[in-house]
Order: sequence, then structure tokens, then C-alpha cells
Amino acid sequence: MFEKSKWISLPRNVVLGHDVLSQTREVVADTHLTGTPLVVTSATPKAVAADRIVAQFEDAGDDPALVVVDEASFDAVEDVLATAREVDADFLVGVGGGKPIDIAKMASDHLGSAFVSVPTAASHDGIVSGRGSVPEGDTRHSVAAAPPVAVVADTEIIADAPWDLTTAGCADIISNYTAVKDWRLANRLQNVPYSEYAGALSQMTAEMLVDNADSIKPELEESAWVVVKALVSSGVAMSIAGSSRPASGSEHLFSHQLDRIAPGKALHGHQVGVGSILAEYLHSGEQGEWRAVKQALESLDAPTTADELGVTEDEVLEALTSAHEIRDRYTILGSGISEPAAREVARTTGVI
Ligand SMILES: NC(=O)C1=CN([C@@H]2O[C@H](COP(=O)(O)OP(=O)(O)OC[C@H]3O[C@@H](n4cnc5c(N)ncnc54)[C@H](OP(=O)(O)O)[C@@H]3O)[C@@H](O)[C@H]2O)C=CC1
Ligand SMILES: O=C(CO)COP(=O)(O)O
Ligand SMILES: [Zn+2]
Repeated sequence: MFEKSKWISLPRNVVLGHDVLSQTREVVADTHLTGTPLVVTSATPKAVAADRIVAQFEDAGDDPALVVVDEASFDAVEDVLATAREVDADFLVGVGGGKPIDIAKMASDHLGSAFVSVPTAASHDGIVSGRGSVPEGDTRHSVAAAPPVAVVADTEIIADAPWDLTTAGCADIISNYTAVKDWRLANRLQNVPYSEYAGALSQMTAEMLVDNADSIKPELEESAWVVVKALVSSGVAMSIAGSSRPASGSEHLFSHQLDRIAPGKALHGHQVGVGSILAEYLHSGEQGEWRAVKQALESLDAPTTADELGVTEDEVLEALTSAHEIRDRYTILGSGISEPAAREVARTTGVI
């Protein structure tokens, strides 16, 4: 008898476009959410969007609360949980970049309440994913969490955000190429379950973004549209897989280590982009596709070198040689690469 089963959770409403932020209350009502909203945000997104969302809920006669977070950590999740209990929140609204959205996602999962995702930048593909990413000590957790019931992505706000944030989102998508290669490898060598649908969706998302690279330009609202659609699509791939595997492989392990070794130097998306150049080289060698990945990143104004990331040669080498230790996730890094091998890949690809 066939007993396999799978539960895929996806958002009910994905609302994308010009000035859709002003429809946030309406989108929430359409999902039949009622009661007290708790808006979870960080400093800049508060000024750019969250204060306006709070005002909308107030005008509608709801009794909204707001909490500001500044890092992706379990402590921040605990702080949000404490506020949610204090104000008796019925649902959470995450407003900002990847950090506040991840925290809101994980806190709402703990509370068993719904969560609405309002990205203010196209900087990461966690907008709709059913995962949270949290560093803790020597490791980095990929935490299962319910995906948002609704997404409100205002392309006017996103296009107004610094261009660097958009190029980071593009690089997070381009990293899907190596993430899928690592996932297939782990399937072949370690019998890690692989989803053809999630893998194909993730890879196709990267291909479409690269094919449209010419149309992605600063301050163009159409560009925000193209990038956010790709980020949503990549998040859906993670939700189908029930894991971040379609969008996170060795290039992400490298970035997570860089976060520990050289904290706060570069954006997540930019780090995983450079990690992808290195990972492509490791997968297919000198004649492989690393040049195409590097070219795609360059054409999107994303960093391709240690210098452009603002990190040193030694930090790159340390991150690359220790990346396999950060998480139990089989990738092309296997049980680790030696310092001379890391130096060779980083030099040949021009990363250092
Ligand atoms: N769960 C998942 O599946 C995924 C999770 N992630 C996680 O997301 C995080 C990376 O996302 P990222 O967005 O780079 O991180 P942040 O949330 O830290 O945002 C990056 C920066 O952008 C600023 N910002 C956001 N919106 C605007 C705006 N409209 N105008 C000006 N500045 C703005 C933030 O301001 P401020 O400093 O005020 O917050 C912050 O300084 C990482 O923690 C990563 O692990 C990434 C991909 C997938
Ligand atoms: O950043 C991610 C996908 O882009 C997912 O993060 P993890 O590597 O923590 O799973
Ligand atoms: Zn990522």
C-alpha cells in the first residue's frame, strides 16, 4: 500500500505591486484574520513601512502593537514572544528585510498563530519560505516555521530601497544553481531525499533571473517586480521541499561561516553570490560554469571578490576551509577542503 504523504504549506494571498502597502489591512481581512496584530520590524523598515501599517490597523479600529528587533537570534524570537503574550496578539506581521521576517515567522510558529510577510527590500528569498535561519554559537540552524498566510510586496518601497539590497536578492537567487547541484550530489552520495519539482523550480528561477538581468536596473519599479517574483518562486521551492536545500548549499555554508568570522561586513545575498562562484568551481573545475555565474553577478552589480565584500583574503580562506563544519548538510565541500585547495579555487576564480 502507498502510504507516503506530504503536506505543502503555501501563502493564500501574494499581493505584489505599486502602493500595495496601503492595502495591507484589506489583504489581512481577506485571509479572515481578525483581532490584535503585532507588527515585528527593524529600525529602517519601521520608518519606511511598519508605522504606516500600524496606522492602517488603528484606523480600522484594531488595537495593533509594534516591536522592533535588530538581529536574527533565538533571543530576539523570545522577545517577540514575550510582547505577543503581553498584548495578547492574534497574528504577527513581519515588516522588513530577512531578519525581522524570519523572527516574525518563527515566533508566530511558536504561538500557533498566522503570520503576514511584508518585505521592504528584495534582498533575500525568505519572503515566503517556510524556514527561519538563525545563527547560534558555532552553528547555523534552518528552523521549520509556517510560511506566511499572506505576502504584501510594495514595489514602490522596494525600488526605493538601496540598490545593494536588490543586487543581494539577485545573488541569493543565483546561488540556487549551486544549491541544487549540492542537493543532487547529496542525493546521489548520501541518499538525501531530492524533490525534482523543487529542484527544477529553484533552478528555473535562477535561469529566468539571469535571462532578465538586462532589465534589472536601479530605481526601476519593474526591476523590483522581476526580482520579488523570483524571490517568491525560490521560497515556494523551499516550501515544496520542506527544507532550504533548493536555495542553500555549500555557498550558503561559506556565507554562514563568514557571518561568524567577519560579522556585519557584507549582506547575506552578496556573500552567497561569491560563495557560488567558489562552489561552481569546486563542482566542475576550471572549465566549468563558474565564469557564467561570475558574469551574471557582475552584470547585476553584485560583488564577486573578497575586496568588494569588504573581507580579507584570510577570512575567505578560513570561511571556505571550515564551512563544512557549520551544519550537518552534505555538499561538494564533503568533509572539508584543505587550505592549499581553498587558496587555489579562490585565486583561480579571482575571489582573492
Ligand atoms: N528564511 C529563509 O528562507 C531565508 C532567510 N534569510 C535570512 O535573511 C537575512 C538576510 O536578509 P537581509 O534582508 O539581507 O537582512 P536584514 O533584514 O538585516 O536587512 C538588510 C539591511 O537592509 C535594511 N533595509 C531593509 N529594508 C530597507 C529599505 N526599504 N530601505 C533601506 N534599508 C532597508 C535593513 O535595515 P535595518 O538594519 O534597520 O534592519 C538592514 O540594514 C539573513 O539572516 C538570512 O539568513 C535569507 C534567505 C532565506
Ligand atoms: O538563506 C537561505 C536561502 O536563501 C536559507 O538559509 P539556511 O542556509 O539557513 O537554510
Ligand atoms: Zn540565502
